[in-house]
Amino acid sequence: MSGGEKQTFKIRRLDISDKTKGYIELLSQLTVAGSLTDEEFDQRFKEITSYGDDHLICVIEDVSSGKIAATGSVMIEKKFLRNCGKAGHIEDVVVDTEFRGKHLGKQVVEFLMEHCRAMGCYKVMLDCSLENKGFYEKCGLVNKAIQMSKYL
Ligand SMILES: CC(=O)SCCNC(=O)CCNC(=O)[C@H](O)C(C)(C)COP(=O)(O)OP(=O)(O)OC[C@H]1O[C@@H](n2cnc3c(N)ncnc32)[C@H](O)[C@@H]1OP(=O)(O)O
Repeated sequence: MSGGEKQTFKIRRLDISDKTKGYIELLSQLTVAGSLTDEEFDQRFKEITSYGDDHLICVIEDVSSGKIAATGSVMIEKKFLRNCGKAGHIEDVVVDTEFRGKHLGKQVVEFLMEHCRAMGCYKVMLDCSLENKGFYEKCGLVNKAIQMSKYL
């Protein structure tokens, strides 16, 4: 971007056309995304879309370049506990290295938490590395437990 040009960012839901805007390359900055074909992407997009508001993927687009600058997702878990309560699980938050430090990560997390609030969730949770603890604290979360996992 040339000097003086103002960056404008737009936050919205993932669109099927975002594969051509660097969405998969952005996910690769988080972990292995794999080399998805267009068919595989379209199929998974349709599957996720069929869950409606129970699975939301949000992106922030840099409007001037048309590049996806940040993303994150949330899944709504429906419980029997807490009088059939709901809980939100935030996953896959990543900001392109070019755009870090501009509060885009925080905007993504706030957007996802607002969705959880609107869906009637009583809590939002996520797993993260110790490195990112400070970031999520800035987003208003607090450390509650340890993560346990097993790769299958
Ligand atoms: C549930 C999950 O998905 S965990 C995976 C998290 N993602 C990754 O690790 C991928 C690689 N990292 C990234 O993509 C980014 O560095 C992110 C998402 C962690 C942060 O995104 P950014 O847009 O750079 O952060 P943002 O600018 O919104 O920071 C918000 C605040 O947190 C602070 N902050 C950002 N990162 C960190 C950190 N690692 N530790 C402590 N504070 C931090 C910022 O200084 C800022 O503070 P301020 O409000 O006082 O100015």
